[in-house]
Amino acid sequence: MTAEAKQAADFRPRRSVLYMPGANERALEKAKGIPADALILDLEDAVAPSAKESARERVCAAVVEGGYGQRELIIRVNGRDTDWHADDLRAAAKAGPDAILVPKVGSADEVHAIERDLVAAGAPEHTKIWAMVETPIAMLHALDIASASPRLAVLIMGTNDLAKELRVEHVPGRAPLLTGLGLSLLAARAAGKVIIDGVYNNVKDAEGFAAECQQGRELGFDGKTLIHPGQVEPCNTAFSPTEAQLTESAEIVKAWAEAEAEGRGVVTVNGRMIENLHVDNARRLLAVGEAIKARSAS
Ligand SMILES: CC(C)(COP(=O)(O)OP(=O)(O)OC[C@H]1O[C@@H](n2cnc3c(N)ncnc32)[C@H](O)[C@@H]1OP(=O)(O)O)[C@@H](O)C(=O)NCCC(=O)NCCSC(=O)C[C@H](O)C(=O)O
Ligand SMILES: [Mg+2]
Repeated sequence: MTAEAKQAADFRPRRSVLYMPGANERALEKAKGIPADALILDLEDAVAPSAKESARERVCAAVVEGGYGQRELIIRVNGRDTDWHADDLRAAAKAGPDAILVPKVGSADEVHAIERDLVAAGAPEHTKIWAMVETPIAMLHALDIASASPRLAVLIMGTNDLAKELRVEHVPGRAPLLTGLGLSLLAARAAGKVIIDGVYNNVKDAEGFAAECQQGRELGFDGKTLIHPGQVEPCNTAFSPTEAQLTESAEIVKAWAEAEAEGRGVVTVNGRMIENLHVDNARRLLAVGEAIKARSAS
């Protein structure tokens, strides 16, 4: 992989990851014009049992046909404990999306089994595994799951299932879910993986949604999963570095280069102490900003 390709892969924007019901042909078409970074074409919760087979065909055909531009395409298959899973996985592997998302992954062994099944189904190498972490056992095995395979690229929080399993309520600030969110984040970062926050169910509550995006960003998530096109733009804004952050990051990198040239290991910018670690973070923010700019220009 060239240095440019590695940089593009490392900083690929995944701010907004929109679920779309796989049975909804109109939504699949509409998504070609929605500015989401990634689209999850869903065969699981958003599809009624009677529509599972037709949704599978429709989603796989949409992936093969393409037309989604830079948007990453992910197929969410039904869980491993369902009768649809094996057929979903085989069909999705053949369609070759950017990733296959598997619900309710609870152990490293499951990741290994998914990987074996993908290889057996002839999935192309570019098709990664994304895992939903949404059960108490997944929270407790999060590091094993995140580090099970280099093919596993992204963890997705399933906060509805997690809330159900924990028997907790959805409340502003998400206090009952913070332990699970934190464990999953720690695991993803320790394993060097991307992690995306769960969905906000009330599509009419813009204020509550904005607050939850801000919380997700502050906690360290790379982006948020979404259920409605109206959530995409505010989410992109929430998970993009601000102009002020980019300006300050550039100042930090410049001040650091000057300090290094003078043999100093510490410097201040806007009154704050800057050390090597702050410079690393400033460089990361600038790279994220560049990747977003490149995405907007394409
Ligand atoms: C939530 C919805 C059911 C709301 O639907 P509706 O009231 O019909 O929305 P609108 O009338 O405002 O829709 C306006 C237009 O936008 C299109 N649309 C709506 N949603 C999507 C979408 N997700 N992707 C693409 N396009 C979408 C409509 O078709 C309208 O188009 P037009 O007719 O041309 O005007 C609905 O938004 C919806 O179904 N959302 C997705 C639900 C879903 O995927 N759920 C499963 C994933 S969430 C999950 O599983 C969580 C996780 O596992 C966990 O445990 O937490
Ligand atoms: Mg779920």
